[in-house]
Amino acid sequence: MDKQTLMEQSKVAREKAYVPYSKFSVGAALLAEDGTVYLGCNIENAAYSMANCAERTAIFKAVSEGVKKFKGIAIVADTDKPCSPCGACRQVMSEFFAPEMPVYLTNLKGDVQETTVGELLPGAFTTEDLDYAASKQSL
Ligand SMILES: O=c1ccn([C@H]2C[C@H](O)[C@@H](CO)O2)c(=O)[nH]1
Ligand SMILES: [Zn+2]
Repeated sequence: MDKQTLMEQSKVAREKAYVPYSKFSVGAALLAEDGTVYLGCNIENAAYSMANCAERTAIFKAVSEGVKKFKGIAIVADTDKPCSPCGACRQVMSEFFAPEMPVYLTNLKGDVQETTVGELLPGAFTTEDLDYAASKQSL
């Protein structure tokens, strides 16, 4: 699948956004290694802080189906510049995406910023940070 199709799929995902509070719809389309596309939208809640972003919805859908290898993700919102993922999503992306995997940030005007999670979150906290403390624990 080419990046143009993935970006179109992110717009399809955006149509499902549940955003009665912010009215800010976001869509994500996550391409798995086997070619399957997982769509995600943001899902808000009356308890505002419970909102789940489009990116994490797509990632959690895939991982909950046993899929953890990905080739790319497209993210879209109606923003002036290509939509920038929040810090929580960058951290979750860094758990599952190779640092150099393409991330296509887009908007409805068709602007595209091609980046990677390595660029979006340099110095991410990873499982390697946990390993050091774990290695010192006695049995
Ligand atoms: O990259 C982003 C940024 C924000 N949101 C959502 C969270 C909330 O529902 C709304 C406004 O912050 O947009 C996303 O889904 N992805
Ligand atoms: Zn987010």
